[in-house]
Amino acid sequence: MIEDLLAGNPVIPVVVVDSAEDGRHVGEALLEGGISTAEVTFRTPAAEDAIRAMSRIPGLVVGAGTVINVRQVDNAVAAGARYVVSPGFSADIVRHCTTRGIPVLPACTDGSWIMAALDLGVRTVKFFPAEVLGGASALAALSAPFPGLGFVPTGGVGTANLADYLSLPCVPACGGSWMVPASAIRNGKWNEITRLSREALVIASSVCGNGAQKPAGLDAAGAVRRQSDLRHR
Ligand SMILES: O=C(O)C(=O)C[C@H](O)[C@H](O)COP(=O)(O)O
Repeated sequence: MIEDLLAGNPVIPVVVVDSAEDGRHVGEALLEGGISTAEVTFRTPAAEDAIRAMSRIPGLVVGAGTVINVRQVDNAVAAGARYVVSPGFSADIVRHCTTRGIPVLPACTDGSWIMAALDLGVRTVKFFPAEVLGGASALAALSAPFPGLGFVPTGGVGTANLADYLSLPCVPACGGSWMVPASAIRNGKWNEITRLSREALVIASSVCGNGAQKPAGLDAAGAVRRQSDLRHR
């Protein structure tokens, strides 16, 4: 279930790569920074190859993002993807994933889409594009009529507003590309991805609203430990 993955991963990096080799470097850099999952988007022709290469990295749980039809679901899973994320709500994709036991995170922007998702048994949705839709205050208002439903804000989330979102009780995790900047990939600055990952986990660990206890003596290493604690909850 997608909820199990999110419980252990308060930040979900959205990865756009042009080659399997770049994907492998990104996956290793994320792991080094304490992040043990990566959502590889179907935005480039390299997506499947990257998923295949990254799925071989021990300890990394690879998902597929920007999945917009059931054919991509099947291709992603065949390549090794363990979960599927969509930028919108497709009943076909949700049914396809549910009947095959594939964790799925569809995106919903308003109450109507949320009600359609609830009808299919969805318990957590992506809130995309979060900042454009009004940010954390908009999400707080939207979530009020849907107690128990989880939201994963994505789109415009970064170090400056991550805590605002994770402070909401309805937010188990946030997604975004800020830990994996295109410039870092282009220039092979893999340690920059590691640094940004650690920074994101420090912020996540400092927020208690997502169910995590604030650890004593917070630092980057503490954040990494905290995430692995969460993973084994
Ligand atoms: O590709 C998808 O499936 C999406 O739904 C969109 C991405 O998750 C966001 O575009 C990431 O947003 P940024 O963190 O602002 O770059």
